[in-house]
Amino acid sequence: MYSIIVEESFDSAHFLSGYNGKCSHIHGHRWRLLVEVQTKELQDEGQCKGMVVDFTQLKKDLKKLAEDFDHCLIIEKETMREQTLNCLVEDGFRIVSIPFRPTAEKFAEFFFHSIEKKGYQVKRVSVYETPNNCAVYEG
Ligand SMILES: Nc1nc2c(c(=O)[nH]1)N=C([C@H](O)[C@H](O)COP(=O)(O)OP(=O)(O)OP(=O)(O)O)CN2
Ligand SMILES: [Zn+2]
Repeated sequence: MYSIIVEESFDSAHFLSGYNGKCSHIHGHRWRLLVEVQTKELQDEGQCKGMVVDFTQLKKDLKKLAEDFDHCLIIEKETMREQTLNCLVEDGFRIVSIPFRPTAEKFAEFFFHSIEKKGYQVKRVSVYETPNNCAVYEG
C-alpha cells in the first residue's frame, strides 16, 4: 500500500456551545489539516506515472474545501440567537454555519468525507486545532 500526505490550513474563529470553560467563548485557531490518501498500486502511465495521485491536484482540491472556512466565524447551527446572528451578518461578518459541533474531531471527519467524495481513497485526516492538539479520523 502506498500513501501520500498533503497539508493545508485555514484561520477562523469558533466557540463550543455548552462547553464549561474558556472554549465556550469566541476564539480563533489556525486549523492545520493533514490528509493522507492511499492506493494499492501506483499509477502506471501518463502524467501521474509512479504516483498515488498528483500532490498538486490533491492540494488544489483540499485548498478549495479549506477556503470555505477561512477568515470567518464558524457556528454550529442553532447555538446562537437568531438576533445575534442577524446583527453579525448585517455588520458584514462572514459566518459559516455547520450542522456539527466545531471540534477538531468533527472537522477531521468532515474533511475525510469531503475529500472522499472527490474520488480519493482517504486513509486518514488529522486536524491540528493548536500546535499541540490534534484529532484523527480514519474511515
Ligand atoms: N477533544 C477535544 N477537546 C477540545 C477541543 C476539541 O476540538 N477536541 N477543542 C477545544 C477548544 O476549541 C480549545 O480552543 C482548545 O483547547 P486548549 O488546548 O485548552 O487550547 P489552548 O491553546 O488555549 O491551550 P492552553 O494550553 O490553555 O494555552 C477544547 N477541547
Ligand atoms: Zn477552539
